Amino acid sequence: MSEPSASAAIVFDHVTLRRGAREIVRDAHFSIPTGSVTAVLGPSGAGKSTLLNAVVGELRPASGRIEVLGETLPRPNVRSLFALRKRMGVLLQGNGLLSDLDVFENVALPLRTHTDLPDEVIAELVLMKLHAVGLREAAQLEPTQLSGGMARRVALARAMVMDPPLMLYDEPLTGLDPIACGVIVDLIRRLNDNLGMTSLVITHHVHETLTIADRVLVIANAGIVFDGAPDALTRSTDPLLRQFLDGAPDGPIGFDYRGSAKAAAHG
Ligand SMILES: Nc1ncnc2c1ncn2[C@@H]1O[C@H](COP(=O)(O)OP(=O)(O)OP(=O)(O)O)[C@@H](O)[C@H]1O
Repeated sequence: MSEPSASAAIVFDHVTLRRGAREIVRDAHFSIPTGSVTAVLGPSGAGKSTLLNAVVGELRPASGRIEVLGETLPRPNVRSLFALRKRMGVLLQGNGLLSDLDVFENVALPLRTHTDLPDEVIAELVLMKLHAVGLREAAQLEPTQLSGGMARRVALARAMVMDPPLMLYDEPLTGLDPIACGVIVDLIRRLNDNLGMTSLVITHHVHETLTIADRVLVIANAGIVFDGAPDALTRSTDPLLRQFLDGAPDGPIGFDYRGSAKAAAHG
């Protein structure tokens, strides 16, 4: 396991996350280096979204310490949490585009909400971000005129229009065909590098994401069961990791819902 480092964008220092009485992730201890693309993988229900909830400050750790962009969570008040949240771009599973606004206005929304920038500066920033995702020419289209892959790219442009140092992706490939998946993973990598961001990609699309990730965390059985480079993961002979990578139905990862994640880990 990598030791948490001071130059990291995200630090989990022996963090345990609970949902009610259920322990979802136990004693997670890792850091996400600034500038990296990190994939968070794991079977359904393992706790990937729960981890994301903790990073954005929606879920307090039951124990341990979380640090995001140099700030310790939980923040002392709502104002400082909002200030931190403005420095994170989040791309959620549903694209969340507003159907009564065109592409341009959807991307402009965070700038109009959070800044007093004049219209011409907003236009420049929006068109720059649409250009970055290859959709400058689509600025005047309505969301209903977009393919699934295009809509995802517009949502991506909107998520990063405030130039966040940290981008968080929750299942960015869900519902996309293989070509659109390739476009999105390529964009995640290129935008991360060109705009100097750090990216955390939560996904169950293992093989597509490994091609662009610097490192991988695998969550299963209520813990971080792998933290390392993608090629070390694909070479692993660990039965639990193999079951996950090969999509095998039988093995150390159960698919039954357990009332207590602790029971799942020891059962
Ligand atoms: N708000 C909540 N309240 C109570 N339990 C929850 C809540 N959200 C998630 N859980 C439980 O926490 C566990 C982890 O869920 P989570 O959504 O983090 O998993 P995941 O790895 O993101 O799954 P998937 O890949 O299917 O989205 C699940 O067993 C789920 O039932």
